[in-house]
Amino acid sequence: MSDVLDADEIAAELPDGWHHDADADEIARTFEFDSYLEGVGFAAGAGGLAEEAFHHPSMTIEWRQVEVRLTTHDAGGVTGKDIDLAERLNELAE
Ligand SMILES: C[C@H](O)[C@H](O)[C@H]1CNC2=NC(N)=NC(=O)C2=N1
Repeated sequence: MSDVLDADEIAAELPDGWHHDADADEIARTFEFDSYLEGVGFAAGAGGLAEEAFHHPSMTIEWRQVEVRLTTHDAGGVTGKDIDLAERLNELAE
């Protein structure tokens, strides 16, 4: 079981571009792209990383942007699993 991080720990570990939605108990980032299909491709790649980690984000694909939201349902809050996947998603988007 992963340990839930408190707000200070989340703030200290948040990868670039991500913010802590304390009300939703999630971390989130909206990735922006030059085209809708680039966003779709990113989401597909993110799905692959999610399956690899067996840790799955919520993703909303919109015009030239994808909002990604992460929390660890099994733990009831944000854990290191969310931070780790967020970092990998940042690398994917580079
Ligand atoms: C049974 C449970 O759903 C699985 O262990 C995995 C699947 N993907 C998951 N994804 C996320 N975001 N949180 C989880 O707790 C989680 N659990």
